[in-house]
Amino acid sequence: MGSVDMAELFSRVGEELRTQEGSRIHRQLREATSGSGRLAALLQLSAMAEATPQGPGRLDKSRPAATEWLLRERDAGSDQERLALLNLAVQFAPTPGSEEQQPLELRDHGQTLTAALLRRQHVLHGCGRPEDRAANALYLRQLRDVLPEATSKKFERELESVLAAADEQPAADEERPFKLPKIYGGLHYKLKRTSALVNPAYVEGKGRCLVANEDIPPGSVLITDSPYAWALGSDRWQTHCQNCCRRTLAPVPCTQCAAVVFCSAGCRQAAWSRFHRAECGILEHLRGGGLTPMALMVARTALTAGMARLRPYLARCDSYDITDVDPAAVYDSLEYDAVFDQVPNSAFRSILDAIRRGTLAIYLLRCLLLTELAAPPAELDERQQLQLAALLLRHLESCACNGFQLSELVPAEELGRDADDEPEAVELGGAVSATMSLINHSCDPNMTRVNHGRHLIAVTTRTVAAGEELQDNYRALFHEAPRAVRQAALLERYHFNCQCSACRLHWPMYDRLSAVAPRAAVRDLLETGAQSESDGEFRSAAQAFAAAAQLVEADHDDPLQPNRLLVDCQGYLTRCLWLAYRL
Ligand SMILES: C[S@@+](CC[C@H](N)C(=O)[O-])C[C@H]1O[C@@H](n2cnc3c(N)ncnc32)[C@H](O)[C@@H]1O
Repeated sequence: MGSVDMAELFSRVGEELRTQEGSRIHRQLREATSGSGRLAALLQLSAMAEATPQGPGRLDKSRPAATEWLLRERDAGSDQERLALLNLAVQFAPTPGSEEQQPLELRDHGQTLTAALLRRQHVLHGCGRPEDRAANALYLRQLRDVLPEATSKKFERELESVLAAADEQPAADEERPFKLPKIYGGLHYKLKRTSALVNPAYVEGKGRCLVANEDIPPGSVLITDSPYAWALGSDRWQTHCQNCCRRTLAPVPCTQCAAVVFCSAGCRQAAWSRFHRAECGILEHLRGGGLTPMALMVARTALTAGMARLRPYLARCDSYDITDVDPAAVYDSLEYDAVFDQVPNSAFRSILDAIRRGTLAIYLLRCLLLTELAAPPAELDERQQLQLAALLLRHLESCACNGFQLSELVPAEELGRDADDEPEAVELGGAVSATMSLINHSCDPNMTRVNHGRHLIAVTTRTVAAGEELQDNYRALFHEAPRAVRQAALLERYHFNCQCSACRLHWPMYDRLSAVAPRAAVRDLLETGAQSESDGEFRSAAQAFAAAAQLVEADHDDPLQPNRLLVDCQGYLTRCLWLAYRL
């Protein structure tokens, strides 16, 4: 239900640039040295008139639509499908505050939202899902009073245990807290949610980074960051909370639009005041036409900041002047300055990149002008609108080389595979998390990154020596892909030539690494780790694998030449950390 088909629009822009009149604009575009210059060139194209939101910006709730989903549930082939359809019924059912008014207070048997919610509890109960968590929903207590009179006895009995469980639970009208792991080495005094054992630094050719100020053992949690903005892929909007990004078994819909759900009234309120109030009326424009979660993330960055915060940055929209780190500055991912300072690599981008992101920035600007962002008294003149578009362009660029993927582990059987197979990390969306973005890449990383809901956790996977840079992996591990493939991917996506040890010294891939026999103590630790992992004790497993990695490192003659055993230990540790912190 896209209002603008972006793929179509890009090809129209391309066609126009190839015409005689377009070639003048093309030259201006090539010669422009700033984002706003490129946007000014693009705005001369007549195709740019199409980069304008069309049609309704909000997906409206309606009783007939909700009833339709409810009826379709009867023919569903599996519980999974059933729950998805019921989620849609809940989402589309009018809720208090919307035009059709107060459905939970309507006590008639045909009441759609009530029916959908009750049916949902019933299905959850029937398929043995953790319905106590589902029961922990704000509306369940209210449902007790509005049980349809004609509910069957059997259904009522089944519901009894669910309702009893609800009585045991605190009401989920507050945000479910995140159980984030403890940061190793105490908290940094100026890097928020980061360990005191790392400091920001600047390295010529790589930019800013984080450096250890003492030896840090494997398995140490160094950052538990909160993102500034985040977005789910639209295929998750029925199943995951827009605020905490966790799967919700008991969706609490937005009271205004039929597009999104939350897992509690608390999450709904938090998202409403942070970004959803402003975006609710334009979400269909942002979802439409193949816009990625990245575009939504950029829109949410601007909406979260608000015009008062953005205004001083309008004049700086084209400049990136970071050449060092300020030792006195406080660095907080929840502050807009940190997001603004993320490296956009604008100078290294191709003309095609400029056209695509520029067109998108113009479209996003026009969507945002329909929101409270630019409503009086924040009105913007033409020059300021161009600057705001350039700011959005900068964020579209910086998101592409700083944004993080959010994912969740999905049991193999839910993916239609054998129940004994390993769970798989499935992409949910993305997050803008500026402290985490200070970490550079290496094809031989010394840490891994895990998301817990929308939060991002950095944990070491081998010893990070004092003075050593903390290094993540942007999905190019030296033992998994040849150097040329890794370098090409990093250059294309993140605009740098990787200079890590594995690249400089042409380290071989896994099969050609030396295979050293583990000594008895390492063997014991690997066995203990494997046993804990199969018992589901992922944190204990991670501890054992971290200790094994440390012993292997201690046995190692040359720390710059990892062997297969060290690679294996890091691999096991990474997997267990994923399992331990994602749950
Ligand atoms: C997530 S940011 C890392 C922080 C960044 N250095 C800064 O100053 O904000 C990613 C960008 O850092 C730079 N970078 C990261 N790893 C690098 C490496 N191994 N070699 C050179 N540049 C690197 C590239 O510009 C890349 O697009």
